[in-house]
Amino acid sequence: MKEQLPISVLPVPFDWGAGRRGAAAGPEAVLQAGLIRRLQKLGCRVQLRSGDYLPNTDPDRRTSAKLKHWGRVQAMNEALALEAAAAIRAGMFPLAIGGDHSLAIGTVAAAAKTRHRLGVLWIDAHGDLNTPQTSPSGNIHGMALAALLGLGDPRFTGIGGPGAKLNPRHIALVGARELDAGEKELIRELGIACFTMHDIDRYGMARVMENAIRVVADGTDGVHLSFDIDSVDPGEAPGTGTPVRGGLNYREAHLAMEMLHEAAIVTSADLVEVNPLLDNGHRTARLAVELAASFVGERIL
Ligand SMILES: NC(=[NH2+])NCCC[C@H](N)C(=O)O
Ligand SMILES: [Mn+2]
Ligand SMILES: [Mn+2]
Repeated sequence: MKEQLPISVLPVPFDWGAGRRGAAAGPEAVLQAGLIRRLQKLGCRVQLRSGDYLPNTDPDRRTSAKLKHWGRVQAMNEALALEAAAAIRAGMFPLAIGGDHSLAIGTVAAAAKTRHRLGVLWIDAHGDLNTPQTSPSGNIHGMALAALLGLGDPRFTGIGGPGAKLNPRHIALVGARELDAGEKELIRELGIACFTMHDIDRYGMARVMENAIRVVADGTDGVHLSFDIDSVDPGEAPGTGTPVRGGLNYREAHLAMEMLHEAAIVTSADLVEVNPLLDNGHRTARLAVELAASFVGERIL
């Protein structure tokens, strides 16, 4: 985190951007695993926002094959963007707890309102760079980063105002190991820095994170961390909707968080895709809390 700003924890009990249900129970599981007390113990001032800023999207049935449940996803993100922007205006650090990854459309749009050259570090097994045209699933959580680049449907590129919120030069992906054809094309075309699992195997997490931090911090006026728990290997983090083998090991994930703490560049963050229905006990929710602790400065010695 950049300075020791008070943290506004924004629970987002929502999973209509994903292909399977359950991530909506993620915030409750992460809170039950002791998130708030862990952060407080580390000296953070923490305010837990109740979920009542989110509209009840249950009656909203607007959907289409290429943008599944778009009505609900849009309504959630509009409300979340307002709430995150209010937290930023109040001098707080917004930490959104998901919920599926579509919520980053709202949080990043909010951060980009005050930080006009926002860097984004997207730690994820996936690129989330599909458009409705390239998506193999129609699930909007796989389109979040593309929408923030101004690509895809105006219902989502227009959250928090029309057009692109990010410059592709200020984005780094870390942990990628399952990219769809259209995503690969986009990464090449836009020159997005993508540090894959292959790079992590080859150069080590420390070197990869040094480079990723440079990409998101150089020439920017703030950095948003969007951490998808499926970046971590399913052996450690089984409770997630789209697990992919061959992910970050326990120490690599912690090292990333520790290095971000040291770099002191991050100004807003998401922790997403914890799905307690798929978890092995409370393993994944507990891991999420531990990683958050490393991010705010917990250290071994
Ligand atoms: N945030 C996530 N877990 N995204 C998974 C996306 C999977 C796949 N690429 C899709 O577009 O459907
Ligand atoms: Mn994701
Ligand atoms: Mn993912």
